[in-house]
Amino acid sequence: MSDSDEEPPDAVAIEPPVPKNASNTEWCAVPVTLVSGYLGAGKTTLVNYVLTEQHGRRIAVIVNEYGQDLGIEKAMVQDKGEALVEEFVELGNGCICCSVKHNFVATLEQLLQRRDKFDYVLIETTGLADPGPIAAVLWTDDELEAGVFLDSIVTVVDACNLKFQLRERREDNLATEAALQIAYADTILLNKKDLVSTEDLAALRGDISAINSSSEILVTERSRVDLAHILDRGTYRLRSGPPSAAHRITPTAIPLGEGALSAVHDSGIHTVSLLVSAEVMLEPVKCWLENLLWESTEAGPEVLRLKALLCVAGSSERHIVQCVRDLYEVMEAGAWQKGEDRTTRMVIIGRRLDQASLLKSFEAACTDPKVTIPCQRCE
Ligand SMILES: Nc1nc2c(ncn2[C@@H]2O[C@H](COP(=O)(O)OP(=O)(O)OP(=O)(O)O)[C@@H](O)[C@H]2O)c(=O)[nH]1
Repeated sequence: MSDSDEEPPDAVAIEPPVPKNASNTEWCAVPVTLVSGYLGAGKTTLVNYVLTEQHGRRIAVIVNEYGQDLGIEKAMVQDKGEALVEEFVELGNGCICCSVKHNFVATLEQLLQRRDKFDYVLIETTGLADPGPIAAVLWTDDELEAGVFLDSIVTVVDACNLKFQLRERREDNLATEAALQIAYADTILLNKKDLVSTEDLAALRGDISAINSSSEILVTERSRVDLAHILDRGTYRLRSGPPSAAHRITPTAIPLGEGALSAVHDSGIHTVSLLVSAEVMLEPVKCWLENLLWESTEAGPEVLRLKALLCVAGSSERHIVQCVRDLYEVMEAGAWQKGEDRTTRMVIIGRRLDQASLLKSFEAACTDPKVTIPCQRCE
């Protein structure tokens, strides 16, 4: 449960979707909740939570993979409960905001062909996506309009890192993605409350309200929230046009230039992918990670976000690695299936990342039992 002290705005009841006609071939438009939020804030955690809760909805999820299509995002979304996840469709061509017209629309249309399998859609954008253009497409695409409608935009915010993310100013003086994501939100989950003090939470509420004073702010841990705040809000059924960030960002909070709503990313942030076919050893992986995350220099790589699916030597379990800045965790994620591709896959998002040297050091450290890696934890 969240510990919001604010009254939620009135939710608009939407009838559960039913076929329009007796032959079950035409369907009512399906609601879409856009899940936005900066790198590592807790978006996938929220999606997984929704999938495992009882809400009577059959949910389809669209996730957006970073960089090349490695299947990591897909592996992170787990349907453990009663809720059905009929399809995962990944957009293989970078962020949604950069490929809105083609991949995003095609993906939704493809999903709508299996309309009988689901009655709600969650779209999880990447941590660097500006949700504005995606929301606009849900309005303006004639073909899509009949099949889906935007229900609301939920932005997950990392209480531990928000201050830092908002402080980052773009060289071109536009609002940062973190600010835009807050600006567009109807509902904001101020997540990871376990990592900050009550005083910090209060200050963060102030920072968020300075950007978007009209959103509902819910303080959460592991993105756990009463789903009445997330599903079937009907927010945009009450509005006459697409959402706009501009009216929500107060002029003094974040400087906005002419192109504030265009999909341009923070300069210097980029993504590298590492693929390793040999099995890896878990302890050396942890040491390699700790060196990368904790021993960084100003000239060296700076990791904002790292995710990996590991094939660990001697284990039948898939292992997932999650890092947000200097925090990381490694989790078992179910047994490998027969015939499943066991390539170890890693995606790193950050600055000054050199793919070739990262791959070389990872392979040397984590796949060769003869190599010993000096790290503080092992010494
Ligand atoms: N301590 C703590 N960790 C959390 C909380 N919520 C999520 N996490 C962890 O934060 C990490 C990132 O969570 P994700 O849900 O993958 O974040 P995301 O926004 O989907 O990340 P990207 O897709 O990279 O943008 C994972 O290791 C989560 O287990 C929380 O409330 N408290």
